[in-house]
Parts: sequence; structure tokens; C-alpha cells
Amino acid sequence: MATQAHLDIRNLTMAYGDAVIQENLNFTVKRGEIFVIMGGSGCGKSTLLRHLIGLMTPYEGQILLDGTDLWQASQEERNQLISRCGVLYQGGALWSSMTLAENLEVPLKEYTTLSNKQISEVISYKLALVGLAGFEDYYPSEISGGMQKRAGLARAIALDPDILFFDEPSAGLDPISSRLLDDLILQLRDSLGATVVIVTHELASIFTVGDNSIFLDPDAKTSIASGAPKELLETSTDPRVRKFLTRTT
Ligand SMILES: Nc1ncnc2c1ncn2[C@@H]1O[C@H](COP(=O)(O)OP(=O)(O)OP(=O)(O)O)[C@@H](O)[C@H]1O
Repeated sequence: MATQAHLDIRNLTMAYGDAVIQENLNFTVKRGEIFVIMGGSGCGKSTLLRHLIGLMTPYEGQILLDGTDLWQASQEERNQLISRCGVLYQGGALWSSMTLAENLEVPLKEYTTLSNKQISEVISYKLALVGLAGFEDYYPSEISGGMQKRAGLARAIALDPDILFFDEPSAGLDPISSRLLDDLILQLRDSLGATVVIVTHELASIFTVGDNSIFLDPDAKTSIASGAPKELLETSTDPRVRKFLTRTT
């Protein structure tokens, strides 16, 4: 059962310069759960993700990863905590001039002391986990968009992260590839026991994978709802949340 807090966000205010994007956010992501950050365009979802992975400093408030405040910790401690995070960015962000194996090799060479033989075994295992066994020597341009996303995911899990972050993972995918990616996210959560945080506005994904969520509003500049997406759909009476969760496009 997911009970222990993996990420704890306390009174977080985020800003670019003095332009406040969201204020006073409070939520907890439990270990092993799939947590969705949702809200309309421009409300600050990607900005929140950047804070959670330590790329941006809070204007106010705290981000606790595994109980440690990221910005009270020493640089070394922070790097150590952040090294336990895997990230899949919007575009998949594979290096186009490298094969899939080489793409995975980069973090493994940089952050582990594994031998070349061990690295090659890890690469084959991670590619197999995302359904790309045997695709080691392909270049990103030689595989479909859905496969590129999965290869990006294999790279995100190369270092066995215990928390995985996704920014709009199904952006640009057709509904079938998008569904396959959702299934894969569920499988990986179960097999790796990882915590997953996803920024998405895809309703199908939100309802398929989300155990818990937060809903950011650009005008209120804070969260206006939180909870299991299916429950929010059944119980929220807020017109902004209802409009978002019942839209047809
Ligand atoms: N580097 C930046 N400097 C200044 N303002 C920024 C910067 N990046 C984003 N913003 C502003 O912050 C707000 C939130 O942007 P963000 O990209 O986090 O929203 P989002 O919810 O992820 O949007 P979308 O769903 O369209 O991707 C927007 O008003 C945006 O214009």
C-alpha cells in the first residue's frame, strides 16, 4: 500500500522574477502512487515539474523529497536526491545522432561504475522492459513516435530511479500509442515500485493512470481541487474542474 510520503510540497509559491505563477501549493505524493498535475494551458504545470526536479528554486515554501528539504540540503545531498529521479521530457529528448543503445549508455557511463559488458546488459534489459528488445542499434529517426517515447522512457529508467517524472508523455501520439504508453507507465510503476508524477491534460491518461491529482488554476493562481481524478469527476461541483474533466476535445 502506498502510504509513505515520497514528495511533500509545503506552502510552495513559484515565480519568474516577481511574476507569481502559483502560490501556496500544498500536497503530498505517496510512495508508489501515480500523481497527476493537471490544469489548463499556461497555469504552471511545467513550472511545478521544474521545481519538483530541483531545476527551479521556490519563491517561497518547501519541497521535501524523501523527507529532506531540497533547498535546505547541501549541494551534495541535493544532487544525491535528484540522482534518484528519472525524467521524461515532452519531446522524448533522445539524441538523434546516437543509436538507442548509445542514448542509454550516456547516463550509465556518467553515473555508474559498471563495466562495458554490464552496461550493455542493463541497456538490453531496459529496452526490453519498454518493449524495444533488439532495437539497440536503431537511430531515433528509424522508429515511430511511440517507440521514441518508449526509448526515452528506457533512458529515464536507466539508473533505476525511485521517482519518475513525465511532462506531457502522450503529446503528439495517436490514441493507440498513447494508450500503450499509459499501460507501460502502469506496468513500470508495478515492476519497479517507482513513484510517478505526470503532467498531462489528456483525459484518457488522467483517468487510466491517476491515483491522485492536483488541479491548478491560472486565474486563482493556486490549486482549486485535488484527489483521485475519478472521484473528482463524480464529486467536484466546481465549474472549472467539471469543464476540464468533461470536455470532449
Ligand atoms: N522562463 C519563463 N520566464 C517567464 N515566464 C515563464 C517562463 N516559462 C513559463 N513562463 C510563464 O509561466 C506561466 C506557466 O507556464 P507553464 O509552461 O509552467 O504552464 P503549463 O501549465 O505547463 O502550460 P502548457 O499546458 O501550455 O504547457 C505561463 O504564463 C508562462 O508564460
